[in-house]
Amino acid sequence: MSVDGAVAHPSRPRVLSIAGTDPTGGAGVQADLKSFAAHGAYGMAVVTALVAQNTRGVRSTLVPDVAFLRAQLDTVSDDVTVDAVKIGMLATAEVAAAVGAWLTAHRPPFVVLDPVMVATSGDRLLDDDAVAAVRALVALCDVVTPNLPELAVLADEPVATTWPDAVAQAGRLARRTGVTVLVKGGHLHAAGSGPTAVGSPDALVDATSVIDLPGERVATTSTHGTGCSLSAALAALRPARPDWASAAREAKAWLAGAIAAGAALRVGGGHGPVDHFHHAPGLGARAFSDEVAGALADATRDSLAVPFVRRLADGSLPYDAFATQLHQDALYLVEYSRVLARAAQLAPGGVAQEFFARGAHACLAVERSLHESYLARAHVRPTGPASPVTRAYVDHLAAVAAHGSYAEVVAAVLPCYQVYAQVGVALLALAADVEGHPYRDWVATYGTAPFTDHAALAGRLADDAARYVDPSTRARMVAAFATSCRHEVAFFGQVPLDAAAPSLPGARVPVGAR
Ligand SMILES: Nc1ncnc2c1ncn2[C@@H]1O[C@H](COP(=O)(O)OP(=O)(O)O)[C@@H](O)[C@H]1O
Ligand SMILES: Cc1ncc(COP(=O)(O)OP(=O)(O)O)c(N)n1
Repeated sequence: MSVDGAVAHPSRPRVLSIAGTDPTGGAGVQADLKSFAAHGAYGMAVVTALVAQNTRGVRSTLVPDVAFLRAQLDTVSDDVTVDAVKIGMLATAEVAAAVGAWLTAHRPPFVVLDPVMVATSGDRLLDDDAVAAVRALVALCDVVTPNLPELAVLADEPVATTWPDAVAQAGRLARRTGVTVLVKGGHLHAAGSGPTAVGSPDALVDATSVIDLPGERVATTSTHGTGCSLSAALAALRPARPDWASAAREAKAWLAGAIAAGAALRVGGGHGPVDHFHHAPGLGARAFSDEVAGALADATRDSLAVPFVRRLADGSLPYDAFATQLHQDALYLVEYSRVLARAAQLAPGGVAQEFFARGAHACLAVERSLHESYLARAHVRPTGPASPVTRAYVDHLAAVAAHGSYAEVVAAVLPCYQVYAQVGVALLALAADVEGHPYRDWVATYGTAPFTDHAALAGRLADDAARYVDPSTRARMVAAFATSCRHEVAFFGQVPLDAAAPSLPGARVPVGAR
C-alpha cells in the first residue's frame, strides 16, 4: 500500500518503467525515462535485465535473481502511487510471471506492454520458452504495442506482409485477449509488401474498431529504441488524456519528430537513438547574451577606438562634427522607432510588449529633443538625408523587421541599446578626468540608469526570446546581432573630423534614450 495515496492530483503523472537497460541510452529504461520526461511525467524504473548493448548490437545480458525483481517492484508500490506502467524487456518466463503477479496484486490504472522480443540489431531479448508467459501477461494489460514479428508471435500466426493483413491480425489478437493492440508498421518495408508499405503506419485496434495512425516514413538509420520510446510516451500521456487514441496520436506525432532529429545526436555507429527532446531545442542551450558577448565586446572596443569617439572622450571633438553625428542619430531614431514598434507588435505580450512600445515612443521624443537642444546650437545646423552609413543600418533593421520572427527582431535591435550603454559607461569614466567636459551630460545619458537598465532588460528579453527557438532561428538571431554591431561601429565612424572646426558651445541638455 503506497503512503502517498491521499494525494489525488499530483502535479505530474507518476509513471513506472519495468524494462531492461541500454547503457548507450537509446532503448530500455534509459529511453523510457527520457520519454516520460519529454511528456511531463515523473519517471520511475524497475530493471528486469542488465544488457550490455550499444547502437551496433547486444554483447551480453545479465538477468538478476527474480526475488530481486520482486523486491524492486514492491519497493516502488509500497511507497509510491503508480499512475501508469510501461512494461518492456522481460527476458525470461520467470521475470514475465513475476511482473504478472505484481500487476495482479497492484494493477495501476493504465498499463502498456511493449512485447520486446528482438532488438533492431537482430539480437534476441526474450527466451524462446518465455513466449507463453508474455502471452499470459498480455491479458493483464490495457494496450500491447507489437511490431509485425512480435504481433505474429502473440497471434501465433505467420508475419503479416501487408498493412491490411497486419491490422486484421491485430484485430484477431484483440478479440482473443480483450486487450487493445497498437500495431506498429515500422517493419513493413522489411516485410517487403506492396504499395501500402509506403509510410510508417500504426493502428490502434480493439475488438470492434480500428483507428488509423498514419505516418510518413523518415529515411534514417536512427530507429534504435523507437518501440520503447513510443510505448513509454503512451503510458506517460494516458493519465492526462481522455482516451488511448488521443495519447497514441500525440505519442506518434512526437516520435516522428524524435526519429527525424535522431541523426543529429551523433550517438554510435550503428542504429542510432531518437532525440527525445527534439521539441525543446532550447533545453540546455546557453543564454543568447552569453553567446553574443564576444561580438558585443568587439563592437564596444572598436567603437571606443574610432577617432570621433576618442575625441568625444577627451572633450576635443568639434561641435559641428558632434552636431552632424546627432543629426544622423535623429534620422536613425525615427526608423529605429518603427522597428521597436514591430518588436512590440510581435512580442508575446506582457513586459516585452510594453518595453518595446515605450522604446518606440521614446525614440521619437528623443529625436525631437535633439533638434531642440544640441542641434539648435550648432554653428551650421546640419540638414539633409540619411547618410549611406545610416541608411545601411536602418535598411538592415527594416529587413529583419519585415521578414524575421520576434526573436530575430529583438536580436537586431539589441546592439543599439547595449553598444551605446557600454560605450557610454566607458566614456563617462574617461570624461570624469576632463575639467568642464563639454559632452559630459550627453555621455552620462548613455552611461547611467535608466539607459543602462533598459539595455540590461533588452538583453534579458533577447535571452527569453532565444530560449525555445529552433537552431536555424537561433543562428539568424546571432547573425542579426553581429550585423547590427558592425553597423554601430560604422555609425560612430561616419563623420569626417575637421580639426580646424570650432569646438563646443557647451552641450547640456540630457537625452532620455538614444
Ligand atoms: N523510419 C521510420 N520513420 C517513421 N516512423 C518510424 C520509422 N521506423 C519506425 N517508425 C515508427 O516507430 C515506431 C516503432 O515502430 P517499429 O519499428 O515497428 O517497432 P519496434 O521499434 O518495436 O521494432 C512506430 O510508431 C513506427 O511507425
Ligand atoms: C533493454 C532493451 N529493451 C528493448 C529493446 C528494443 O527496443 P525497441 O524499442 O524495440 O527498439 P529497437 O531497438 O527494436 O528499435 C532494446 N534494444 N533493449
